[in-house]
Amino acid sequence: MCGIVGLTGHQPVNQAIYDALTVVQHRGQDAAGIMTCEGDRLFLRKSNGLVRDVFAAEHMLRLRGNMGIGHCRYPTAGSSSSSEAQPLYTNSPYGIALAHNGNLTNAGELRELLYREDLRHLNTDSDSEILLNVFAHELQRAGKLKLEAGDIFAAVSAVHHRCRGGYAAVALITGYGLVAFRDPWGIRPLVFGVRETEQGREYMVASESVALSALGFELVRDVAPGEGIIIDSEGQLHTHQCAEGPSANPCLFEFVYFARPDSIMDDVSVYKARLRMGDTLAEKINREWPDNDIDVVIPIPDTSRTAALQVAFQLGVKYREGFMKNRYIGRTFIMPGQKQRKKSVRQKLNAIDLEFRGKNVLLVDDSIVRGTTSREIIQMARDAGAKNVYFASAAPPVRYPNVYGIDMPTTDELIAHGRSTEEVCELIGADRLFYQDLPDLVEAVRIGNPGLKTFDTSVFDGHYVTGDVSEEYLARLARERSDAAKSKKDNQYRGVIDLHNAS
Ligand SMILES: O=P(O)(O)OC[C@H]1O[C@H](OP(=O)(O)OP(=O)(O)O)[C@H](O)[C@@H]1O
Ligand SMILES: NC(=O)CC[C@H](N)C(=O)O
Ligand SMILES: [Mg+2]
Repeated sequence: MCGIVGLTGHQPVNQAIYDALTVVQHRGQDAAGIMTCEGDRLFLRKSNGLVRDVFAAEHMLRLRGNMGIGHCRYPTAGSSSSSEAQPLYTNSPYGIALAHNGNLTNAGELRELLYREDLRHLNTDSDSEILLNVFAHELQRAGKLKLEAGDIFAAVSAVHHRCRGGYAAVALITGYGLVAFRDPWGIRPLVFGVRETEQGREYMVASESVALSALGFELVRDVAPGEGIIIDSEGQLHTHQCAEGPSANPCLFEFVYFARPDSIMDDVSVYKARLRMGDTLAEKINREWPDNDIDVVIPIPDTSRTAALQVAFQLGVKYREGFMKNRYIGRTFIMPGQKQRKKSVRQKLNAIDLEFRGKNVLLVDDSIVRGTTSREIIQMARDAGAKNVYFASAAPPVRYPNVYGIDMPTTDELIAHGRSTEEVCELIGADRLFYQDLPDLVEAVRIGNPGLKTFDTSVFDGHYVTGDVSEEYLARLARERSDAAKSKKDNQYRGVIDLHNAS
């Protein structure tokens, strides 16, 4: 679930983009990159690692210009090679750089067409390189030396015609400006904001509003599903609906886990949505187990804290931070391999025994996906002396793969796939397990913006809003994205020819 940012200002943007990337770091920990533009030159630095590790002072100095884009990556396609870190670049036409959050579901077909009909070369297996080249090819059709906003919007419309899946993108076109667009289903989030300075107005586009507020930008609004926005080199904003029949289907998992609680997405406060998830989860526990013997509610840091607080409040029991989180370990779910994920849970969380000893504890997490965290944590609670360990998930059972930008490609790895709540409860070693009901989760988010009618609920109910996800596609995805296939690919691409990239 990568993080993307784009900025145009009246002074160098390198530091501001860096700062914004640190704010969306929770969306992707594998690689980071910044591309800036000064005149007709683009400057790039990207590599594997966290934002703080990728950019040294000498790299920052070379990232010149008042306009730029940035990306932090959590791979969902291709390999983890640094050559697939973003932004990606193509020289023709004009010189274009692009950063993408999401995943294309028709990447295979587009790859073939780009090669056979559009005569474009792809140097990686990244679907984002495909998106970039489709956009570039459609811009080329304008056949103009001097682009106008209408030409760019026409290219974005053509991207919508050709591409399927989830995509929120920011791009730079040398000599023209910054472009951003969002898929017509509105699956992936994208917002833009403005900051007034003495030299004039500055614009910023980002995956999450928290990046805007951290940099002193005021949130203007979400980029609408299917909409394109341009900030030209004169600093003028142009917006246009580029899709026919767009609809909003924001990814529910953003609200459950991915987004930071202090973000506003599609006009919904993620924080408030998580509080409401806690309310309905507590209602369910009270309904199913009115005479429960829960002594204490303990969250599994970090993400579940907001919902857990409300569960405790509604159940009328104590809320205690029984697990301490090592602040230097990132998110485990978005780590690339199961071995690393498993090891990191114990490195990341440690129990405070006195909160567990002799007690009936209710552990609350935002979700149970592979069951890596819950299994380890329940054992840790028992080791710390808990009498009974109950578990509650603020999300319903995750039973289906994600194809729109979350690396959950196979049903095999999902602990709840084909299993009842009782079976999952036994597998994770809990004494009792409660899952949020899907209608309650939808409502917890929707109350924030009643205008939202539908959501991407695919991981919970197997319904894919783009309507193109076949059994065959899912089988191929599972083969290509297994841990073994990924590590084979990573080795194969280690030495790939890359753009000149300051090291
Ligand atoms: O069932 P699993 O496959 O373990 O996945 C679910 C867990 O992973 C996430 O935590 P993560 O450590 O990524 O991040 P957090 O610190 O934001 O909670 C999520 O919050 C759950 O705790
Ligand atoms: N999580 C994402 O948004 C991934 C973007 C893109 N599909 C990649 O793998 O780089
Ligand atoms: Mg967690």
